[in-house]
Amino acid sequence: MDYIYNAIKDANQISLRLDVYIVNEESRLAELKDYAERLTQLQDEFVDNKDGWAGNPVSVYQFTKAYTDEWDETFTAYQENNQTEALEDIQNLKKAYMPGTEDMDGVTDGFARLLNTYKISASEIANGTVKGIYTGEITAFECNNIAQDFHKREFTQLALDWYDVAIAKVRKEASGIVPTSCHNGTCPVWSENVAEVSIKNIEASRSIAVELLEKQKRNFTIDLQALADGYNQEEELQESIKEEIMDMHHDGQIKYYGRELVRNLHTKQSYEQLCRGAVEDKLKDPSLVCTYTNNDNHPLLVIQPAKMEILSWSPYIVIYHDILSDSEASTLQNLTIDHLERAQGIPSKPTSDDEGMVMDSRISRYHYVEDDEPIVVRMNKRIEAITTLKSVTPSAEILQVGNYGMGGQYEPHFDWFGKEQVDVLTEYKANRIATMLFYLSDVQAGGATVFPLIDVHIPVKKGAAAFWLNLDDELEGVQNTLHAGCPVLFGSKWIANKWIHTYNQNVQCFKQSSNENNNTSKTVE
Ligand SMILES: O=C(O)CCC(=O)C(=O)O
Ligand SMILES: [Fe+2]
Repeated sequence: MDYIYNAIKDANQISLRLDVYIVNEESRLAELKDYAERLTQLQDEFVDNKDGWAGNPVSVYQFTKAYTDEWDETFTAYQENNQTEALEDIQNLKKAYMPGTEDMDGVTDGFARLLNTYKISASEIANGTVKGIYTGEITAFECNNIAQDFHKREFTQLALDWYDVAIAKVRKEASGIVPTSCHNGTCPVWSENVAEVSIKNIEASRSIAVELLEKQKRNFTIDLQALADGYNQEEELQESIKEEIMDMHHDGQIKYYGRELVRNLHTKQSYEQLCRGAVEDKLKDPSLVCTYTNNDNHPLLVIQPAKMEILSWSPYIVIYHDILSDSEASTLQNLTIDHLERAQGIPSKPTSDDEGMVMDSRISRYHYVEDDEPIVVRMNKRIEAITTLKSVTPSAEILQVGNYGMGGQYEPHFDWFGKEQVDVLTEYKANRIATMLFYLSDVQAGGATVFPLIDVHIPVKKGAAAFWLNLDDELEGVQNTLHAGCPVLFGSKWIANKWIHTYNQNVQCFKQSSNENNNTSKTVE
């Protein structure tokens, strides 16, 4: 999905080359056509003037010439100009830069994720809007394609919804109501018969999907157990999620089974609810305020103190507003855009050669920027000024810049390492005491960072940074720091992560100074 921004440039190259290929191919064929016409003409002359023609030396010459030299010339030229290489080039370009089948699967999954998370109905999209943003009405044919793709990926309930919309659309289009997007384009004109045949075909696929859904329902307990086994959390949480879902199943409250069930369980309902921003603003703790901090007159903060919004005291979560300028955000994007790689997650029980693995739960691309890059030098100084924590290696990890495209997300996870991970993965056996998450872009919709266990919701705001403590006083990981990056509905989300470690840090000094800030900071009106 995020490949799309680069792919658009290459797509233009490919379509230009394809145009040239077609023009050449048409002229190659035109020459063959001229020759074929000449043969027909000779044949006609022969039929019209049978005996005279055969005795006419000029005709005999023409006939013989046409089937010998002219034949050879025409076919040699036709075969020589065959453009096999040009076609191969175009196909290689496509292979190198354009989406492949696995991307189509990824797009289908991302699309399903958006529809489920943001509760967007099939008919809403089919009629051309998503959350009030115009996306263009789509045809019955396209609705059926979407249904088929969801079906293939076993998003069965979604497939059913889309088959229904496709059938309704065929009826509409057959009665002469074509989508607005079709007025100038090429869209199907349905005769009643064609419409009936199409509806029958769609209904046939639909009934296969109905059977699949029944089968998925029967497999419910097995899916649930498999999910619980793979769940990367404390035993207690697994059990509670399982029980909650089991009750919902018995009460007939579950709409999605199979892959959709697994996803909905895994992300837990509160995550998605928070993503929708549907959680009522809880009665806020009156001590949670907006303040400025200059961190005890730190030289970098005297003239421009950091604008700080406290979201939670325990775990400690704050937002620093306007901590990066637009040009700094662009610099980080420009430094990484050509090097982004698909993000990897780290398994909960890693082995020493586990570098990480591509996971469905983390759909984004990322690249690291070294500590000696001037912009990072500035950022690290700023982080240290604000938090008192050292932000260069080996007290912290190097800056990770990440990008999420449509449907891109990072499902609930902890930034701190579990015991087994600390031992295997970190050089100094140090854990991530704090996270500073910079937002390098705005997004039109979606993409918020959420803490589902404590109902904290941080919208993506260019130039701001979220900062939180991952460990408690005993340097143990805090469960309530479970957090997620919601799926991006519209736009492209850019972030930068600075993970600060316990190694060579005066943690107590940090704690003290954040408490002093709390006492001395002034409230912003
Ligand atoms: O994208 C987000 O909002 C969260 C990212 C995150 O949690 C991470 O990269 O560890
Ligand atoms: Fe995270």
